[in-house]
Amino acid sequence: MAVNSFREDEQMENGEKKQIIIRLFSYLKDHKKGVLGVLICMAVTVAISLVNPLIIENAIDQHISVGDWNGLVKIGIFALVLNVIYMIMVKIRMYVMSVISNQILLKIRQELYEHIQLLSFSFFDSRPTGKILARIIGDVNSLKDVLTNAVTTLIPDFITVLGVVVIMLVKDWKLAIASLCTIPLMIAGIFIIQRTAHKRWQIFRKKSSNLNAYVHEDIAGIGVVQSFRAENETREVFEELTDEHQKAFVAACRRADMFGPTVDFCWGVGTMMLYLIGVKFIGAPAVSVGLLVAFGTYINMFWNPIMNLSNFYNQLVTNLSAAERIFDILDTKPDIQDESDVEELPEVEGKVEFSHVSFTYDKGTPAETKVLSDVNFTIQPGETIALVGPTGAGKTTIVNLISRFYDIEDGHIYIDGHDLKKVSIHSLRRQMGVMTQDNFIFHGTVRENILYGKMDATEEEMIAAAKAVNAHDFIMKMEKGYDTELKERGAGLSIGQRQLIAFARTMISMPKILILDEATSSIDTHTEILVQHGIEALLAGRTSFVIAHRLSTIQNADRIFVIDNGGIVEQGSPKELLARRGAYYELYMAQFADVV
Ligand SMILES: Nc1ncnc2c1ncn2[C@@H]1O[C@H](COP(=O)(O)OP(=O)(O)OP(=O)(O)O)[C@@H](O)[C@H]1O
Repeated sequence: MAVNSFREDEQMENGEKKQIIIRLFSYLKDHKKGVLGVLICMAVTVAISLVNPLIIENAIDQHISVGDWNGLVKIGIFALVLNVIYMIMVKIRMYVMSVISNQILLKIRQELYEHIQLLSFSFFDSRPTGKILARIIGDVNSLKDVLTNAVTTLIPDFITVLGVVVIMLVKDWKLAIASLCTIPLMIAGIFIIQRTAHKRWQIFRKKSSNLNAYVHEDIAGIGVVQSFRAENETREVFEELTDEHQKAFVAACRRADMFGPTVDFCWGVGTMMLYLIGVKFIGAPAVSVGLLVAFGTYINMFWNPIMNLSNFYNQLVTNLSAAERIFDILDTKPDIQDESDVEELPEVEGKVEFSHVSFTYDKGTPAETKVLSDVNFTIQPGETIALVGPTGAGKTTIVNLISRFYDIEDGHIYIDGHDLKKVSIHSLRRQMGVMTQDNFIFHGTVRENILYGKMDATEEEMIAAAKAVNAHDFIMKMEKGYDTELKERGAGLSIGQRQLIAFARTMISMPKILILDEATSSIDTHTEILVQHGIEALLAGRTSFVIAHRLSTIQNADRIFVIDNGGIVEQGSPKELLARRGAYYELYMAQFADVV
């Protein structure tokens, strides 16, 4: 059962903000040259923008006030050239930075994707697919502007602010202090706002994730929704979730929107103070018109980057929770991992042994409620074992443990005498063929779907595998044979056809141990016979575990294990068990009655 349903907000460790920021920006390290190029462009643009007010001051005080029109033209041309350079530099900077930030997003997304591929079943058990998608797509995307602005805003604007302060202090320290007296007020305001804004953005991201998970689940199960005419109910849930999502957004924005007015207020008061002190208290001739105009420009040049910095900070706070969620997945260790001293499992014969195996999905469950409790059995190479038993008895669990999709709590599982935990997961799963009821078909051609079982197989091997499981004939009847495009999840194919393609995929991988979770779905008699023959071909010569729902498969098994109450309650050949008239006999009779 999913621990995090679409109704539950994801639980996460609250990471240290500073650490997350450092980790996020450390991705820029791989792009040192590009970042340096951007910084050089920025340095030129900052320098030009710092010089501009001085040019204006010079034009007013040295040329316009004395009627020196030639000088004014010269200084005008100089200003024009400088500002054309400024525009070119801005364009280059924007281009390089967007390339860098896109490459970083690509890297983060790849890291995330590759890491998720390694995570254990338990990770996926506890998260709806939609929530995982939200992190790979939405959360990663939202980091783009943060990364871009970190370089184009943070450093240059910081330098601009410092430059402006120094120039102002050098030119007239009294006017400088008057203009900048509201800085402490602004710092205090922003500090208070960001604390609550971050929390609210975290909530917003969780609500987004819930909505994503629900829409994903709803679309995946649209067939069920429509056949049960549950559209109204699903719409209600959707509306409820969008409402929560929207409220969380508004709450976060309401707080985040206070950044701008706080800076605006401080900016306005600072400007007022400049003119009050400059005109009323100091006045001419100590303060010339040019100086006052230059200070007016500098004050804008100070508060503009401060506004940018506060917007950046706001953006950082907004998106920090996205980075947190990405790193949360990257830091999740797979439950099932190779120990440091594992060996490669050699080519196996197929002997499988369970020795005092106990297992539960929720660790620490008392012995009497464990899914499997002290299970023991030995299977010889080539044997076919049918697992039967009531629903929820633990049949799938047993086969999942053989593939080491989960780790057992007590006991040992051996394959050809090798303890499962002492061999590499890759070398184990390479020799196993697992066919679930799902028979997952990927979007792609029939060929690609079959070759998924062995990427380097030849055309002959592929056709031989398809023929062996009776899939070849129906594939050849398809429009483009093996090159026919299949839709996602095999939409457009019958259940039996999907099974046959999945059989061919497993057949081509030539597993030594085969696990077949047989589908219960009914298929037409002709396909049923094809599928049955396909199964027989698959089972021949391999150790096989069949979670059997078809009586015919059970009859061909070497042994049947009846699973119930956390263990094997009965085992033997089909004939022996029928003769014993125990648990299997009862199941058999119940199924037989169903079939008849
Ligand atoms: N991923 C999981 N997380 C938690 N509990 C689980 C999980 N998978 C199965 N269980 C529980 O473990 C028990 C055994 O489940 P299992 O799927 O092995 O039964 P089964 O015999 O294969 O049933 P069926 O015939 O219905 O497929 C059930 O009680 C089930 O609820």
